[in-house]
Amino acid sequence: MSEPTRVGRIDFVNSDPVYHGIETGEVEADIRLVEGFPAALNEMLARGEIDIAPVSSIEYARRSDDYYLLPDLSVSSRAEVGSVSLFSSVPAEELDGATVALASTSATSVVLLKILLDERYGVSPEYIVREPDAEAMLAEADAGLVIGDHALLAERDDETDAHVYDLGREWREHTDERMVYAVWAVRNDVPRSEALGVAEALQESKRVGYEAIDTIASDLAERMSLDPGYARSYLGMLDHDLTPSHIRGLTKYYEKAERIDEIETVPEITVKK
Ligand SMILES: C=C(O[C@@H]1C=C(C(=O)O)C=C[C@H]1O)C(=O)O
Repeated sequence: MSEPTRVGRIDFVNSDPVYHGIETGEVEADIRLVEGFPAALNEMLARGEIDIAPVSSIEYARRSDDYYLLPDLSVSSRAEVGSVSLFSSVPAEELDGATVALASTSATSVVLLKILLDERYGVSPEYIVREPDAEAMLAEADAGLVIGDHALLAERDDETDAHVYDLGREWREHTDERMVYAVWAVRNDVPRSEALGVAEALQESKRVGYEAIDTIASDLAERMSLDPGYARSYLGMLDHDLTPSHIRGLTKYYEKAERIDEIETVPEITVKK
């Protein structure tokens, strides 16, 4: 018998809808889920420790010769995202020469922030990388970027008068496009039929997840002590598709990332069905 495919699972609630059917057992798949924060999954896929993973979309641009993408899967937002947040003790316009802490868990949002601070706010701070703890970041730096559950919890607990910037909303206002934070990548050496079997299971799992979205929201509200209405609206800000409009937003992001030298070239986006 062959070994189950090793599939990454972002350890944030932003991915609950995609894995719901698999995790409840409603969808069967010959896979082993490996959980991690995005930056860790990026590394694990590159090192061959897992076969398929939701990687930071910037990571795909950096390794597009070695990877291809699974269809109809992403972590994206149309505008406001709720969980990619810059907490800043001063307005963003005043961050020139200031110190900005970047969460070690992130890759896409780090580059997104650099693009926005450069193009939208015209500032160039010093960047440092830190554990994803907004309070500790603000104690050491002028601003801090956190993502995922750490951002949701930081907003829930925030009692400071920090300026909070939602980077999904900032991106929408800046470009009029969606933001694609993560895509499901496969290493080229993984057999195509195996990857497509996993893609089908994930898509079915996502379909089941969206049918159960109210249940997922109430579980989330309970687990993270969030207001139930907010938990539901948070899940509604996210989407997990990869349509031509997502590809257009992603391409715009890559063009801007290339302009600030975060990637060498804008990659061809290869989705295999
Ligand atoms: C929407 C989010 O997008 C995330 C941000 C990522 C990044 O910055 O590299 C990667 C995957 C996503 O989990 C979030 O963190 O909530």
